[in-house]
Amino acid sequence: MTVSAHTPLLELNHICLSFDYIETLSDINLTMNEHEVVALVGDNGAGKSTLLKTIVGVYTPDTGSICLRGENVSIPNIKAASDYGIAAIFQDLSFCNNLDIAANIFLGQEKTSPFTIRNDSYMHVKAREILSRLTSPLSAFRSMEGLSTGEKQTVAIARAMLNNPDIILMDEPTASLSVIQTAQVLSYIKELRNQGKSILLVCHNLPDVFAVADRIAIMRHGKIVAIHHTQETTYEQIIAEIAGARQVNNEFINTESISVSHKLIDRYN
Ligand SMILES: Nc1ncnc2c1ncn2[C@@H]1O[C@H](COP(=O)(O)OP(=O)(O)OP(=O)(O)O)[C@@H](O)[C@H]1O
Repeated sequence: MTVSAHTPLLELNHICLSFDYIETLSDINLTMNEHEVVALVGDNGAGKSTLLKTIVGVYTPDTGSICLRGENVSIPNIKAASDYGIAAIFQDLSFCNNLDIAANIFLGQEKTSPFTIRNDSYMHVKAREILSRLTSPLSAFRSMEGLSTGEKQTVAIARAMLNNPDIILMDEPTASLSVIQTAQVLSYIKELRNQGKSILLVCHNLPDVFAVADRIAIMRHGKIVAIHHTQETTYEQIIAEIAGARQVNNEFINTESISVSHKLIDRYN
C-alpha cells in the first residue's frame, strides 16, 4: 500500500473485545496522526485502559484490525508493540528505588558491554539525552528514592521514550499530581508532540485534556460515541457525551441518567 500524507499513523478498525462474554470494547474505530495528541475520555469502566492495553498487545481483539502507516499489523505483546514503535505508560508505575534514574529508565533493557557487564556510562549518557529532549532538569544520577510523584511520572515518560517510539499511550499521567507537576507533565506531552510523536492520552481531568489535546474521543460503555476537534467543542458537550446526553434545541437532555450528568458537571465546575 502507498503511504500518502493522509495515511494515519495508527488506525483502529472495528475493534471488539469481550471478557467472559461481556463486550468491553465494541466496534472501536480511531485514527491517530503524527504530531497529534488524542485524548480518550469517559467515565470509570468505559473501556479506556482496556483499549490502550489492546493496542499494545496485552489483550488480543476478538475482531477488528490495527494498521500502522496503512499496513495491517498483529501485535501479540508489549515487546512487539515496542518493535512497531508504540510505547505505553500505565497507571501502576513500577520502579526500583535502590537504583538511580538512568537504571530505572533502562529497567529490563539494560545495555551491556562485552562479558555482559552493565554499561553504566552508556546508560547515563542516553538517559541524560532523553531527559534533556523532554526539557526535564532531572539528573540521571539521582536515586529514585525520594522522587516526587511528578518526578516519577517524568522517569516513566523518559522510559517510554527509550526506544524512540512514534506513538506513546499514556494512562492518566496527571492523576494525583500537584498543579505544578501537572503543568510539567503537560509541557512534556506538548514537547513530544512538537517532536512529531503521536500521543493517546487517557485522562479524567478535562482542563488537562483541553490544554493539550488536538482531538477528544469520548468512550461510553465500550464504544467511542464521539470524536471532536478540541477547538470545536466545549466542556459541556464532552461532559454530556460522557454521561450519555443528547442535544435537543441547544440543551443537553440526558437519556441515561440526569443525575450522572449533573454529578459530572458539578465535578468539573
Ligand atoms: N482482565 C479483565 N477481565 C475482565 N474484565 C475486565 C478486565 N479488564 C477490564 N475489565 C472490565 O472492563 C471494563 C472496562 O475497564 P477499563 O479499566 O478499561 O475502564 P476505564 O475506562 O479505563 O475505567 P477507569 O477510568 O476506572 O480506569 C470494566 O467493566 C472492567 O471491569
